[in-house]
Amino acid sequence: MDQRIIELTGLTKKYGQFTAVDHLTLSISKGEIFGLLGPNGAGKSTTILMMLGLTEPTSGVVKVCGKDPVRQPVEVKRKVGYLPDSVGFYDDYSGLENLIYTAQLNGINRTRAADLAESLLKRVGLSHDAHKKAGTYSRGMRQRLGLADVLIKRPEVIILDEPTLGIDPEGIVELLTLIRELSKEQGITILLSSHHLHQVQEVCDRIGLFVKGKLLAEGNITALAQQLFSHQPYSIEASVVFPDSNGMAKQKLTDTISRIEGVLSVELDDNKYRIGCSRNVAPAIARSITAQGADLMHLHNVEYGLSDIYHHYFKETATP
Ligand SMILES: Nc1ncnc2c1ncn2[C@@H]1O[C@H](COP(=O)(O)OP(=O)(O)OP(=O)(O)O)[C@@H](O)[C@H]1O
Repeated sequence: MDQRIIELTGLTKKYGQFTAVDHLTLSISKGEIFGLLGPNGAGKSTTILMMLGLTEPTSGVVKVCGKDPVRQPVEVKRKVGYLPDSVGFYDDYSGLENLIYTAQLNGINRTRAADLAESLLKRVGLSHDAHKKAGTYSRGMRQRLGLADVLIKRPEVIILDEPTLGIDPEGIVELLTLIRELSKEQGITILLSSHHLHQVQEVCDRIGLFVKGKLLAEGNITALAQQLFSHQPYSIEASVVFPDSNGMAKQKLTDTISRIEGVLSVELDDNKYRIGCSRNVAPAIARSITAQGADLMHLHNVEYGLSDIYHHYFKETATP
């Protein structure tokens, strides 16, 4: 049965006149890995702070594991593990000692804490570094220790805010794989906030695209693309070669294609036209190209996908 673990209804946060999160309604099911995706300043961290009970919503309702983080902050903290972009540890303590300390804070006795800490260090691939001081750990190692630190209290939900920030590409793949395995093995619900579209796509079951405080669309990448580009459901790509290549001819063809009924947008990248349309106008596009004396090398309908979402919403703010 679908068990909703996180439920946000009309959630809004205002800072003075500025609305950081605007009527966000979203539910996440048990065991799901949900990616909260959005460019800088979209309101992702503010949403997380409200889920953790660290800032109060201006209006709307947050429920995490059936609890209200504002009224029942202790209950929520018990069930939710939070991994920020940079985790604080006691740098003079070893990785193992840090974990034992956290376990004891969560009411676990020393012997059990040591056993648990050792098995978690093994799980996150830090067994060999267990006795090294946390202060000597690399960023990737600190994030893995952070994950073990979160897991030691056996959370039902883990919230990760930009967990891969500053980690090298290999470390990112390792960390994301680990997160996915943990979720699937233990049925933990994961909310991962990021502005790295490609990383989120790799690990998440479902994604919500958040821009300027609003949830624009949700679903997997295909569903997301369909929702975001529903106003221009057809995308046609045409590779064109001009016999006497000059900028004027390219611009003239762009203008001609733009005037075709049903064409909503035309983008030119080198010799490739990307044309957004309300219906399939491929024959008319082909005629325009040849009528202008250009060679049509290739013409096909393309499905909207990751690169379109990336191009429209993330180009200026994210690194793929
Ligand atoms: N305490 C605050 N006072 C005023 N404005 C704030 C405060 N906290 C956040 N904001 C504003 O709210 C908006 C959303 O910020 P938030 O940190 O939630 O975005 P984000 O999606 O997490 O961005 P990033 O990816 O850069 O971390 C931003 O415009 C930010 O400047």
